[in-house]
Amino acid sequence: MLKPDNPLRGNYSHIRADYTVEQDWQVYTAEEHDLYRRLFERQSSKLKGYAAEEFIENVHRLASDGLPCFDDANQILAETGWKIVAVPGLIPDDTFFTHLAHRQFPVTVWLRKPEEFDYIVEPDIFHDFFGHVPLLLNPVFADHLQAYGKGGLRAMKLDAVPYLARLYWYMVEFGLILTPEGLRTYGAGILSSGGEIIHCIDSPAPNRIKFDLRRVMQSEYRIDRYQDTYFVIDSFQQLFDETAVDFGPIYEDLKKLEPIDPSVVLPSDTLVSHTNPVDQKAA
Ligand SMILES: C[C@H](O)[C@H](O)[C@H]1CNc2nc(N)[nH]c(=O)c2N1
Ligand SMILES: N[C@@H](Cc1ccccc1)C(=O)O
Ligand SMILES: [Fe+2]
Repeated sequence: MLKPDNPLRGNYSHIRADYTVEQDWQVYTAEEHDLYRRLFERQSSKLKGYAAEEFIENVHRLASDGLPCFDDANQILAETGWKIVAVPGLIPDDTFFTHLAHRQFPVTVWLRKPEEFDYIVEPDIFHDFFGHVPLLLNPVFADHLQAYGKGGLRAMKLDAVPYLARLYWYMVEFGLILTPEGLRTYGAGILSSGGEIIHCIDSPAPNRIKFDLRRVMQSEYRIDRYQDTYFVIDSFQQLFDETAVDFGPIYEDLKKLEPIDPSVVLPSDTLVSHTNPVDQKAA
C-alpha cells in the first residue's frame, strides 16, 4: 500500500483502520514545496479555455504557496460539507467508497519526484488535490461523488465494481463537458496532466462521445496513455440525474454483454466535435 521509495514513508507511523494518516505538513522539504509550486503554475497556465469554469474558480480559492495544508482546505470545504482525509496512497475499494459516502475525499500525502514531473502512474498529492478537490466545492458534483461512494458499496454486494469503476474513470477522471463557450474538461486525471489537458480538447485523434450511462459502464479503458475516447456531459446536473437511477438491472444486463474496446465508435454513439474558438484559450 505504501509507495516503496516514498521519502515520507517513515512518517506513517500510524495508519488507522480506515487507512487515514496524519498529514505532517512540517515534513515536506523546500524542494517539494518548490516542485508543487512549479506543477501548480504549469497547470494553472493551461486552464483557460480548457478547464470547466466550475473548476477554475475553485482551484484559485484553494490555492496555497507550495504544498496544500489539508486543515486549511477543510475550512473552505465545510461550505459543501466535504472534508479531505490524508491517505498513504491507493486504498482498498471498500474503504475508498466508504470515505466518499461520508463526504470524505482521500488525498494522497506524498508528492512525486522531480523526474516524474510530466507523468506518474499512481495518484500523488498533486493529482489528488489539484485535480479532484476544487470540484468538491461545486454542490451538484459534490452530491454526485457522495452518491458514487454509496453506489460503490452497493456495487460490491452486486459484484459489479468494474462497471462502476468505468463510470468514475470516464467521468471523475477523464470527463469532458460541453458548455455554451465550448468543450471543456472537468476530469481530474486530465486537469493534473500537462499534455492531456490540451490533447483532450484540441487533438483530432480521440473520439468524443455524448454521455450514455450504459455505454460508459460497458467501455474498457487504458491506464497507461492518453484516452482513445472521452465521454461528454452537458452539465453536472445531467451527470447527477442520469446516475440517480437503480443500477441493479443495468449491471445484470451488462454482465451478459461483451465489453466495448476503448477505441471503437458505435453507430449508436453521438459524436461531439472539437470546434472551440482558438482565441479563448490560454497561450
Ligand atoms: C474502483 C475504485 O473507485 C478505485 O479503484 C479506487 C480504489 N482506491 C483508491 N484509493 C485512492 N487513494 N484513490 C483512488 O482514486 C482510489 N480509487
Ligand atoms: N444509482 C446508483 C448509485 C450511484 C449514484 C451515482 C453515481 C454512481 C452510482 C445505484 O443504484 O447503484
Ligand atoms: Fe484521481
